[in-house]
Amino acid sequence: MKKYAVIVAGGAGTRMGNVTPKQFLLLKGKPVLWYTIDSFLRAYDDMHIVLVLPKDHLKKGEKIINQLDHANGKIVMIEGGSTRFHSVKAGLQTIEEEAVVFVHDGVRCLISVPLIRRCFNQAIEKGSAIPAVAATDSIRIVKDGTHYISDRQQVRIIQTPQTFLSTIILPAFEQQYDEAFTDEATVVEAYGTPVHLTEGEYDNIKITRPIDLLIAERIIEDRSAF
Ligand SMILES: Nc1ccn([C@@H]2O[C@H](COP(=O)(O)OP(=O)(O)OP(=O)(O)O)[C@@H](O)[C@H]2O)c(=O)n1
Ligand SMILES: C[C@](O)(CO)[C@H](O)COP(=O)(O)O
Repeated sequence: MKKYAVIVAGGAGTRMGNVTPKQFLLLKGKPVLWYTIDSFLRAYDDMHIVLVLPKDHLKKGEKIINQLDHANGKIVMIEGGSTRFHSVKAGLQTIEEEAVVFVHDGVRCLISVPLIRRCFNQAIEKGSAIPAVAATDSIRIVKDGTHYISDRQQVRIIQTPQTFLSTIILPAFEQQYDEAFTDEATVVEAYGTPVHLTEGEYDNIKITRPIDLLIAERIIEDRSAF
């Protein structure tokens, strides 16, 4: 089965508070996005990558691709949209053949090869794979001016790569945008197709705030010590 990874890196990184969008910040001398793309290239030799970037940063993307020594001809770059949904949609519109499609946040740069392969295998078997981990904190719902405890055993934290057969995800993204679409699972479910969770990884963090860069740097150091 063909394999496409739509890596969305079209955001501005407002919560990071840096002029340069977080996907281009350096971790141990390499851009965040370099690590993300490298993992997908290492997962499968026949991986095609659609890299979605902010309009004003296509040059930076090109530079990163040139830093990857096994990227030859496997990556196309396109411009993102005004929301994550629109960036994903732009990426999906480049896919014209049946495939397994991974949609991954460019800023989840600690994604592991085993997780990518687990998502692929489950998508082949069940049609989708949405990585998720159990909550490790107590959870409270804040609503209508009050708050109440929720059973954390019933809570899962959702990650990417959210992985689907193209026949499932492509038609779902033809829907009208809704603010409730925070990820691909919500889009596919709204289209009427149930999605299947798979075990995620606690290391697979999304770089969102400055503290996440420190954590990621430490994990990369630990990994390279082995
Ligand atoms: N219009 C957008 C918005 C987000 N993303 C991407 O979606 C991923 C997850 O989004 P998030 O962490 O929210 O990134 P930003 O939107 O850049 O961050 P912020 O919300 O803090 O501005 C990131 O890789 C981001 O680049 C995108 O491709 N296009
Ligand atoms: C897709 C996602 O990473 C799953 O946890 C998340 O929903 C992205 O949220 P953001 O607000 O765009 O960072």
